[in-house]
Amino acid sequence: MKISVERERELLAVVPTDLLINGEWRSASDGGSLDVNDPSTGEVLLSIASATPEDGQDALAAADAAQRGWSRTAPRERAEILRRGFEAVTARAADFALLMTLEMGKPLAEARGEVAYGAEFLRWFSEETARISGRYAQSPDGSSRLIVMKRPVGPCLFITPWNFPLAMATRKIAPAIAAGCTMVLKPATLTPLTALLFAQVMQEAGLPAGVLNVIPTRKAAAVTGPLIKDSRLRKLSFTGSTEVGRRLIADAADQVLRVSMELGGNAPFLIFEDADIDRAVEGALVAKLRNGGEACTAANRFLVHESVAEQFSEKFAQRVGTMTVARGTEPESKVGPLVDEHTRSKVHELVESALAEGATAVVGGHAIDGPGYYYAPTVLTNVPANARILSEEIFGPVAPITTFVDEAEAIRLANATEYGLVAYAFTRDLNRGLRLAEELEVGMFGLNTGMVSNPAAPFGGVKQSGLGREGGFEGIDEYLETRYVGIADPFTDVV
Ligand SMILES: NC(=O)c1ccc[n+]([C@@H]2O[C@H](COP(=O)([O-])OP(=O)(O)OC[C@H]3O[C@@H](n4cnc5c(N)ncnc54)[C@H](O)[C@@H]3O)[C@@H](O)[C@H]2O)c1
Ligand SMILES: O=CCCC(=O)O
Repeated sequence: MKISVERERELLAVVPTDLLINGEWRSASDGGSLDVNDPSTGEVLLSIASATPEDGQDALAAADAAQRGWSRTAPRERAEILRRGFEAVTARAADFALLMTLEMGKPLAEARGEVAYGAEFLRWFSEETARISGRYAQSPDGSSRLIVMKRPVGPCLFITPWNFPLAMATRKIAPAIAAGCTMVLKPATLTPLTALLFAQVMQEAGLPAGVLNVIPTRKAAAVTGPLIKDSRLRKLSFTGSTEVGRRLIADAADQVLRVSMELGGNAPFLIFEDADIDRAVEGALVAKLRNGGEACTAANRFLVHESVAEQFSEKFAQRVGTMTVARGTEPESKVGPLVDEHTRSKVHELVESALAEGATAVVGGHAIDGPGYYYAPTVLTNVPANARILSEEIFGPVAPITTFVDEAEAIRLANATEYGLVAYAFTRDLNRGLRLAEELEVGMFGLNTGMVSNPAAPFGGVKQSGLGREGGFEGIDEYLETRYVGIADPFTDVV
């Protein structure tokens, strides 16, 4: 159904535009503001408060003050808040989806998918809350007893990206709430509206003041830098580019801060000679065009066995060429605009450099004229193995295809990157699939599927794609410290 302009205005009118600090909505201490743009036009959607370093300090002070009381709440109490949060986000799915489409550009159908994905972290971790546990043991020589317990890490700083404005926040906030941690969230400068609406929903779901503080800002480094060096902070969890993550890890070293890093990727998508090519095409469309290619998990390189390369390229390019590019609110939209001009120029620069290196654009290969940051879905064939586009994260709807001759070469090419987030492979040979699962240097592997993201699974990378895992049973451990208590043998006084 087409979304009316009135509906967009009505929604924007109810989105909070202030900072959330210690349970109160307030303007920036210097009255400063941040403009949020519509990527389909480049025009301003809404102006919101832009936090100053002083506001950042207030937010951390609030998180620190709330930490002790929050850590003492019963797990069931935290679980119920998360569960109410899940229900409230689900009930307002249409609002969250439209808001993400407006501020980030993705088609509404995809935005709805993100609402379900993002909300599921709340449900998953509401269920995990009651399962935090430890152990009691007798030491091997019988001279003492050991209690191992899990304690909340303490106040956390979360810095999130623009590409999944809801899910990248809930993937951190839900396990932190479950574990009993308080937090300061700095959402992406380009897409802070979803985070503000989410914070309001969590407040209504009963999250106490100070547990979640939200400080969008134009001055990310100036606001978060001092927090990372502040001894009240106990954990930094960042999702974003490897370049920024690397800098934040260095900053976090000063106080040996616990860090989780969900960084960039350069996912290989392998298609073997025994693959079901039609299924591989379906998987490739998801792996490449989900979120318009603006996903850390996006297939960045298609490595295809030389005997099926032509067949795959033809079928894939035919499908890519039929994708409707339109504003995300249009019912027919399959690919929305890129988030800003900077992102679009970088995508085009990589395409141009591939063409100069000998690649052929079978479809696309150009920006789309007119308002907004649209880029034509593109398939490039004959891409040389050393092309720049195969080594850098594209973050747009562009699929470079290159070939390999055998499994050993496929693995060598797939691993020839400093990234290690995810890889995909299509093959009918289960043993080959298992060999790939063991040999590929990645945190996640999709076998005969173009999608691995799942709140019940541990998401994360190796090499320069990051540290730590989000989601799954593992996700809550990022917010828990292990504490050991040694106790003297309780039988020493027994006669
Ligand atoms: N591995 C994952 O789970 C995952 C998920 C989503 C996105 N990503 C990665 O994120 C990148 C795209 O997102 P992006 O463009 O928002 O990334 P980015 O690194 O530019 O920004 C991420 C966040 O960091 C903030 N930031 C930027 N510079 C900062 C600084 N000096 N100090 C403090 N904060 C700073 C931004 O305002 C934003 O909130 C891609 O590389 C993508 O692969 C990774
Ligand atoms: O952009 C990276 C995150 C994508 C996801 O969680 O599926």
